[in-house]
Amino acid sequence: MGRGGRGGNRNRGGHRKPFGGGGKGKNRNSGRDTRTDSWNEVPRSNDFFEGYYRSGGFLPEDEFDEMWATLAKDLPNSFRFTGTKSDALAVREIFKQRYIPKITSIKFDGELVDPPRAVKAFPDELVWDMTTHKKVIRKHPPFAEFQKFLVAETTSGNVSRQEVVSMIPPHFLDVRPGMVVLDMCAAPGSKSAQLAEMIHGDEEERVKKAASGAPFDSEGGDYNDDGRSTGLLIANDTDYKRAGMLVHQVKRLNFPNLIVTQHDASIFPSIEIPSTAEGKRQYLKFDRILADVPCSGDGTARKNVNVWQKWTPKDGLGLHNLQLRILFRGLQMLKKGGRLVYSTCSMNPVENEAVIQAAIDQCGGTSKVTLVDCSDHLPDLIRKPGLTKWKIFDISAVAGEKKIAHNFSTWESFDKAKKKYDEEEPGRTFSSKISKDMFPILDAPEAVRIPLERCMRVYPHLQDTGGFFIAVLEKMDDIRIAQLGASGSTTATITSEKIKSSTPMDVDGTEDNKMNLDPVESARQNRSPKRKLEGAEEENATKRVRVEAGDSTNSPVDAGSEDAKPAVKDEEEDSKPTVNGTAEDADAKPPANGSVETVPDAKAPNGAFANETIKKLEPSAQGQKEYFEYLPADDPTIASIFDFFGISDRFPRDRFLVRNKEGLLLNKIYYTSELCKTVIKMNKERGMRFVHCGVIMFVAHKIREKEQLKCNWRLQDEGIKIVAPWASKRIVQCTKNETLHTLLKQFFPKLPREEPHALGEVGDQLRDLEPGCAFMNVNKNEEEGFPYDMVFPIWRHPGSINLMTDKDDRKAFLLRLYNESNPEMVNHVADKAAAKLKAEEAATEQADGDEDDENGGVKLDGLEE
Ligand SMILES: C[S@@+](CC[C@H](N)C(=O)[O-])C[C@H]1O[C@@H](n2cnc3c(N)ncnc32)[C@H](O)[C@@H]1O
Repeated sequence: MGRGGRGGNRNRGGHRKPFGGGGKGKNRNSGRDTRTDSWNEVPRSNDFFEGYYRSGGFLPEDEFDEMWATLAKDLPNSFRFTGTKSDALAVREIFKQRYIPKITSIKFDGELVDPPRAVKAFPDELVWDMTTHKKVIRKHPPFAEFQKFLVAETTSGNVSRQEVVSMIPPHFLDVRPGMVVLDMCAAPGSKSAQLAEMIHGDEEERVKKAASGAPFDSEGGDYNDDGRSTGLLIANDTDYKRAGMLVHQVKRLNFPNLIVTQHDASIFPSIEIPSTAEGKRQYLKFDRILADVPCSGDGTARKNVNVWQKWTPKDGLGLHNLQLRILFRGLQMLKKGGRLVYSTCSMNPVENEAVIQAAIDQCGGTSKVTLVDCSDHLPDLIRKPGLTKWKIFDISAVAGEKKIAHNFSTWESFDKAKKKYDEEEPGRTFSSKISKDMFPILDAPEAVRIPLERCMRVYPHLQDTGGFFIAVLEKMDDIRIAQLGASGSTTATITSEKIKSSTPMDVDGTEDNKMNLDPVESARQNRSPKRKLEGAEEENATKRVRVEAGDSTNSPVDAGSEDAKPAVKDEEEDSKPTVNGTAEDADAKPPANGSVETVPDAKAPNGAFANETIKKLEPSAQGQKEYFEYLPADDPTIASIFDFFGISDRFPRDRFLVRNKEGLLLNKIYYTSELCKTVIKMNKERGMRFVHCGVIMFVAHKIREKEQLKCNWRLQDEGIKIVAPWASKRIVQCTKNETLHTLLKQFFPKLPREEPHALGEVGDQLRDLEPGCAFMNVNKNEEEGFPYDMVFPIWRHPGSINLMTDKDDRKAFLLRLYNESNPEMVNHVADKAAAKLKAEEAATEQADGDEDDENGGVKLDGLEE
């Protein structure tokens, strides 16, 4: 159970302020809280928004005041140290030792600012927040160094600037290395990054052990693939543009066990995997699923001005059905015994407890799907239990007249009230989205009661965060889910009775009972009547998405006249308003300050589609097709690269792919895990939209002396860590702090064969090496200022050497390891080196005749990629 009741006075700001105020909070400790007037011009008040939450029985009244006051304040800044454990801990230490003391002494407006604080709810001090406003950090000169550090580490992927509450759901998924995980609604990808880290686990350590031949307990971890993670993360988002953001975010992780797809999660296609020994087709089931669904986002009011301006109950009501269908699909694809976390950044029960209740109920109750009691997990996270009772809020309207807010406790009270209004005031419109399954089941016998109190509600005042909802579900048994209402959510009231009477559909992913979106495959399968039925269901589901999404973003609600007062009615069984008086007009009282909320014509709630977006999802507008062509295991180029670097035969040769239609070895070679390969190969022609997979491992080196090279493929920063433990040739050690410093600051420093050089031990080792790429290892050595193991690709040219590390990463290293005061100088040095090389290349091309490559020109390695 949650930690209800303990959150009373946890708000560090602890500040109550009238609505519409500026949101500047009281100082945390005695420091200066610089949360500023970022969007003070927008009043942080909305009568309907407040009216619903105040009257909905969410919190005791005085605690509600505290919660609401916190919601009107700016959100603290927060960030997370990411990546492998050793990198993340090392960067965290640098932050603690170098930047915290400096920040603690900074004054703003004559007062010391609040120091950053490790957020207690999360382990290992990897999550931090600070009340100093982003703008102040960006613009106030004393913060300049810290700002540089944050930017550099964010760019290089060691820091994720993520809201604290958004970090919670992955922690409840209990992901372990080797697991197969789906993130159904993943963009922009901050939670996918967390999940990917969890699937990696301590992979670096495992691989080192496996590669070195050191003994290890294969029972104690993911050792089936020589220590490499055998797990898989599929990160999905339906929106093409947002899927692009997702790719950008996860690319930095260099995670070969990750696939990004672009599908509507509510009809996510079944993924084919190799058939059973008996020849029966099989479909992938997931150990863990995250359904961080599109929601109204009213828990984000501290950072999202739209919430105050545009909140309407229509958002939550319009999204409930899509959320439910996404959750259903997730439960279908979950393994028996698997875990699914459902989350939203909304506080509205219609998007939260109501969805969970409906899903469990319609799956056949708690013997099929159960809510996990997580009270022992993340004990420092202050939370409240899920609601077991709630009201459905709606605003009815008559064109040109005042709007009325209604609270309905039961479906019957809604039904009755609506009929009454239909008779007495036929022009008054209610939301067409309200359905029976949105209401709490109030009278269930204890044996079959769904323990909704096990859901978790994180309110803003509990630990100075945004609002969030999390539910952890476990699949106890295979489930049968009936077809959802076929005509869209208007009639999609799904009851247990309906389920029982409808045709059961076993969706266990076996050959006879799967969902399949591949048009070719479907056509083949639709020859059998049963498959036809399922195919039709898929089609309907797709249509429904379009209809509903369009509806939900274009709620035709009349705003009423500006000076009319809103009324709130609590519509009980007998339709008598009990809270706000008896006569609608005369007695109903406004929830708060009495102004009228103007409901916009069209808006897209947080993460939900707008009509425009739907259009973008039509196949013709998907953008260009991405290609993933695996190379044969005996590819001669791969063989020559392996030979050049002495890569062990234990490193798989059949997991390399190229990204062009013809499968040609042009420019880049990507590496993926075995399971990614299986999934991509078996499903890319089945209509699945794969948008990203693979880590760049080798890149063709465009360089003049190509002819003299044994191997013109170079190692790449992205993939070097994966292959390094398996290499035995062309390895140099950098052991001196100053040598690394020089190599990071300079591009192409001279390394003549005979004359003296200034490149220390690395120059000595590389001097006699034939041209081409090499590994440069830097082992952890605190005394030398190397806080963790590093490995860089380095190129031996005939007369110089060069780290094959791009400008941004060099800057990040210079700041991180050397506290370089002006890492930007790298840009200047890089530009100069680029210009020089370009001039040399141009001269050579003129002499040799123009040489073209597939990039349409010569690339300046190490500078551009
Ligand atoms: C709350 S956001 C997800 C945030 C994300 N989990 C993260 O942590 O970065 C919801 C996402 O759902 C996506 N979405 C909306 N409808 C969807 C659908 N039917 N299927 C899959 N994704 C959907 C939106 O594009 C949006 O990116």
